[in-house]
Amino acid sequence: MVDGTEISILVVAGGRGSRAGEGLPKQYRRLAGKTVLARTLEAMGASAPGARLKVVIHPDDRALYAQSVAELSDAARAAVSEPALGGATRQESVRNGLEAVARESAPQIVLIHDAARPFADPALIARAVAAARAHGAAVPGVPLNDTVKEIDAAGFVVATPDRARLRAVQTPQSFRFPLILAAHRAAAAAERDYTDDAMIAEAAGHAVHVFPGDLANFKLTTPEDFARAMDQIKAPSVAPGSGNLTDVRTANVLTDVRTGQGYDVHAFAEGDQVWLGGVSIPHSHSLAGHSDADVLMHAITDAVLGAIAEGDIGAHFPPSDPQWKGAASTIFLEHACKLVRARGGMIAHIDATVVCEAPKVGPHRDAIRASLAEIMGVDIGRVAVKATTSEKLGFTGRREGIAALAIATVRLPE
Ligand SMILES: Nc1ccn([C@@H]2O[C@H](COP(=O)(O)OP(=O)(O)OP(=O)(O)O)[C@@H](O)[C@H]2O)c(=O)n1
Ligand SMILES: C[C@](O)(CO)[C@H](O)COP(=O)(O)O
Repeated sequence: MVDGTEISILVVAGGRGSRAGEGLPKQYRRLAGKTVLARTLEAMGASAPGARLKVVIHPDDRALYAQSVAELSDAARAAVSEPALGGATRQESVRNGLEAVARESAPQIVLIHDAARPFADPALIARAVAAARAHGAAVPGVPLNDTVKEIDAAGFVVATPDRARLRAVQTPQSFRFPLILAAHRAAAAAERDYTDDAMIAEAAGHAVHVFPGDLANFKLTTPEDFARAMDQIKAPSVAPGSGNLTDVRTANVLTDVRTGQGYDVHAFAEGDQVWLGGVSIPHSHSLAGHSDADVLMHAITDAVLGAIAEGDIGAHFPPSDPQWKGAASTIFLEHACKLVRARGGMIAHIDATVVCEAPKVGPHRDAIRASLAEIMGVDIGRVAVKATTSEKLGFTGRREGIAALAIATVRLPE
C-alpha cells in the first residue's frame, strides 16, 4: 500500500469494448457479481489510500457509471471525483481526463490505468508510484514468451528483435503530472496518434523507465479474457489466511511452484549491534563478513535465488568486490526478488530460523518480518521468522556467531 496523498489515478473507461463482443461495454459487464469498472476502482483505491480517482466515461454511459459507483465500498466511493467525458480514442480520453484533473488539483503523480484491467495489485501500484517519483515517466512491462517478428506490408519478416530486450507494457503507467499533461497537449497539437501514454512521453523527449509488470494484470479485450478473469476470481486461495482477490488471481496464474533453501553463518566480532532482516539489534558484539553481515537476509536471499536456480548471493555480489564491503544487504534481497518478478513470478512464502544464544530475537520478530516483507514487496503474512538456541552446543552455543536457515516458496508462470 502507498500513501496516496498528492496522487491522482485516472481510470479510462470511455471505450466501447467492440472486441469483447456482447451488449454492454466491457467495463460495465459483471464478473462474479461486480462490474469490471467497480473491481478496477476498488483495486486502485485500496492500494493508494488518499489518492483521488478520476474516471473518464463515454457520454452515453452515465447511468452505467452511476451503477458501478453505487457498488463501491464507502472508502472507494469517497475517493472518486466527478467523471470526465471521453473522446473518440483512448488518447483523447486520457487527455480529457488529465485536463479535468488539472482543473481540480495539481497532483505530483498521476497513474493512468485502463478500466479494463481489474487485477492490478498493491505491489504493482507501489512499484508504479515509486518509479514515477524516481524517473518521471514509467510503465509496467512483462517479458515476452513468443519470438517477435517485424513484418513488411506483404507479410514478410524484415527483422527479429532480441526478445530479451522486449517488454509487453501494461497499465498503470505512471508520471509526474506536469510532464504527462504537457506531453499530451503537445501530441494533440501535433495531431499525432499513440496507443499508450508512454509513447506520448517518449515523443516529448522523456526517458521512460520500464518496471516489472504482472502477468495477472491482463487487459480484458476478447470474450476469452472474460473466461480467464472468472477463473482468476473463482480459484481457491492457496495462501493460508489471505483469501483476498490479489492472492486468488495470482495463485491461479502462477502454477509452477518452486522451493529454495538458504543457509548462512557469520562470526561475532567487536561491535555493538547486529543486523537481522534489515533491523539493527543492539548487542555486545557485531557480526563480521560480507556486506553488513545480515546473516538472516543472506540466508533468505540464497533461498529465493535457489528457488529460481539463479546461483547464490556470492555469484551475484562477489565478496571479493570492495563495493559490497559494508553494503546494506537489502540490495541483495531486492535483487533476488526482482529476478523472480522479471520472470512474471511472486514470492509465496518465506520461512526462516535464526540460531543463536543471544541476542534475543523474539522482541524484534515482528519488526524483522515487516522489514523483510517491505523489501520483498509481499504481505507480512507471507514471512515467518523463528529463532532457537542450540542448547549451548556447537559454535552458536559457544556464542561464536549466528546461523540462519531459510526456505523460500516461489510461484512462477508455467
Ligand atoms: N475512446 C476510448 C477508447 C478506449 N478507452 C479506454 O481505454 C482502455 C483500453 O482500451 P481498449 O481495451 O482498446 O478498450 P476499447 O476501446 O473499449 O475496446 P475495443 O477496441 O475492443 O472497442 C479501456 O479501459 C477503454 O475503456 C477510452 O477511455 N476511450
Ligand atoms: C495502454 C495499453 O493498455 C498498454 O498495453 C494498450 O496500449 C491499450 O491498447 P488498446 O488497443 O487501446 O486496448
